[in-house]
Amino acid sequence: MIRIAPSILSADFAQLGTEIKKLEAAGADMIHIDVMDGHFVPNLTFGPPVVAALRQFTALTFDVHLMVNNPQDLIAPFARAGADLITVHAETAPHLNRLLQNIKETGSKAAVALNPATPLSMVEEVLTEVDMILVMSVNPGFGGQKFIPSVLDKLARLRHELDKRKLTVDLQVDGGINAATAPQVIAAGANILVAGSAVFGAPDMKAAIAMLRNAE
Ligand SMILES: O=C(CO)[C@H](O)[C@H](O)COP(=O)(O)O
Repeated sequence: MIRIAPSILSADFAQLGTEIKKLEAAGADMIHIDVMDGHFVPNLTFGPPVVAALRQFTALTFDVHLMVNNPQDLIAPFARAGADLITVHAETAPHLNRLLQNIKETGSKAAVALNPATPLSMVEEVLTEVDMILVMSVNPGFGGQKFIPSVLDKLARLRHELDKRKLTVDLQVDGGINAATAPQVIAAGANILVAGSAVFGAPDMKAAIAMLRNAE
């Protein structure tokens, strides 16, 4: 079952509540919220007060992707703001087990993200601790970038490993997902597709979400 997580990075920031309502009506399965700190990535986006303000607009899962240095400082504030799933980057977390435990203690689901050049070995030892792995298919920081094809092999290797170990872990992919790349990432084993431009840039958001979901 493929799930679509539109990224509000591509939404109209002056109308975020309305944009989330539109995503819900268009059939989004979850709302992907890209948190950037201007350090781990060269951009700034949303803090916990924004997420708390948006919580009233939908009951859909808030999938909060922390592209920040020092994620440990932001886990509790984002959980209190209404995050249902919190993703931290392996590149930012020398004590990954502790961080995942901290996330779970808040009641949120816990996930780890890998930049395109980061090897799978960075998460090998925590596969039993996570609800989801996010494989980035662009270098994080901006929407509208070109998909990096080498990520397909990485997705396939990770899906193989999860299946071999009989682990029920979602495999999310983020960056450059569109009509051309969605069938490829699904074939490689991804089951949650994050999409910004392909959803918000489409003339019909509902059709775009359905197209991505059925892109096999
Ligand atoms: O994490 C992100 C950028 O850091 C975005 O979620 C991602 O790039 C989605 O945008 P698009 O679908 O336009 O590539």
